[in-house]
Amino acid sequence: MAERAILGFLQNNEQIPDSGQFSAEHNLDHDQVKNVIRRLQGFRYIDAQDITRKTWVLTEEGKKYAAQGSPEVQLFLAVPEEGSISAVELKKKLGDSIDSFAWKYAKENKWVEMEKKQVSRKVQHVDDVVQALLLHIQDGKEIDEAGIVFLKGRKNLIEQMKWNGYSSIKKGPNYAPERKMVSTDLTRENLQNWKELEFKEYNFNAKGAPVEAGLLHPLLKVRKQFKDIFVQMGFEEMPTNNFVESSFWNFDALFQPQQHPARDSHDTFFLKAPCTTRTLPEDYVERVKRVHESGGYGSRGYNCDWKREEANKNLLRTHTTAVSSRMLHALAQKPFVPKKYFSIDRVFRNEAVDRTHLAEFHQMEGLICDRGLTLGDLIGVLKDFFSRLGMSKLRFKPAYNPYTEPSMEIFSYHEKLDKWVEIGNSGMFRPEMLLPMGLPEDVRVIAWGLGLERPTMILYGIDNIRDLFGHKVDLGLIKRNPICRIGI
Ligand SMILES: N[C@@H](Cc1ccccc1)C(=O)O
Repeated sequence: MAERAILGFLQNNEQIPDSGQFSAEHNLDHDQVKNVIRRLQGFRYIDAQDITRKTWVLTEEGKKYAAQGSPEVQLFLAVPEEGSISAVELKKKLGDSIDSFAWKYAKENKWVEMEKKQVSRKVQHVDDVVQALLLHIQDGKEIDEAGIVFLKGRKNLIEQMKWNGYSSIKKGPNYAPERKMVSTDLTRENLQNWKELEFKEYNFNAKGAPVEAGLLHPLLKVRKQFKDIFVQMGFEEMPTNNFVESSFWNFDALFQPQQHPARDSHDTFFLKAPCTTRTLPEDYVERVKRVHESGGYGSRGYNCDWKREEANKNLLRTHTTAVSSRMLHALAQKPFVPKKYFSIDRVFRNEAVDRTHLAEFHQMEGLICDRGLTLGDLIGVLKDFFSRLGMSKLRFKPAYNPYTEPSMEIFSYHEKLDKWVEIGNSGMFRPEMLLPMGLPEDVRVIAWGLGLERPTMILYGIDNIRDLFGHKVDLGLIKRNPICRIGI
């Protein structure tokens, strides 16, 4: 309706000087008129100037008087044309809606007088100037300065407001008395009738609709990066899909004594159901039992009882080295071929959760088995692996693992933090682990395990592990985080 009014008006008139005035004169809502002007301007049907100015509007009280008349006039009308009315009666008649100013103004204007508490008229006709001025303002019409001063002199009837609208609204280059509907889509029908239709022009500045797509979690992104490096270096991925493992493969096969503190429920999550494993390779179990109890293969063993029940207990794997022990055992069942294996997957530890520890995290595991490998090979492979990640300063510190000898902790120099940080653990698997499996005596296995979260946090400046992993991760992080936007 507003659109037709504006375009129609401009057909016969040079311009619309003011959108507010136009709205009032045509009984249109000014906000709606403004929207239409904005739209028509977009289509270049019209040109218009934005304007802001201060304007007077009615307060709640002002609106009341505009509707009912000023209080002094209401008072005047309540007094009979002839005779008089008692002040008490008059008050009753007017009720609470009229304040004490009504009497003051009616008396000042010499409209009424009071004698012996009886009120009578002094004139027979009065004009309600206040109401007339208020109605003018309500209709959006201009009133002169004197009128404003007069109303402002009265209590709280009008207030100033910022007003915005349009001025000098004129025909634009695309003006037509009626807006043609333009086609916006290249549908089959539109293309068939393209000659009759007018198409909306392309807006090359418009933003495209955001594309909603699946995004990788930062950890998965970094996992992919590590995976690629392993693959480039000729490693094969080990199958890591079972989180539940038996103590046998997680500990015993790795020559980890049954009394080792890591096998306590304070450190490891044991399963309630099923609480024990169903099958183990019996002949191998026998050899593992023997190496623990009395040694062999040049070892003295631990010289204490080895219990099958302890080995049968199911747990959530505490390291991916459990996967390596299964893989190496499987490898030993066939004629030996050298292998390079890796895995990146979840492990679980019964840890107190804090800013840098979670009860579950990811480990990257790598191993190479071949004849003639030395500690020098291990150091060389690790240097190669980390330099591909841009971490070329490495240091190794002697360490202890039940399943490796020698063992080394790996430290990397962190440029931003300006200090050496521990990033992993490594070593050469012990003969007590490899020989019971059936691997040839001259085969050596070099291996290492690294956390995935620690380097991810260091690389991307995340200081709370719970922001990276677990139920508190904000999905927004996945959408916004730059690690997630680099292509994969
Ligand atoms: N399993 C060790 C890492 C490791 C793997 C292989 C050899 C030596 C160490 C850990 O969890 O920290």
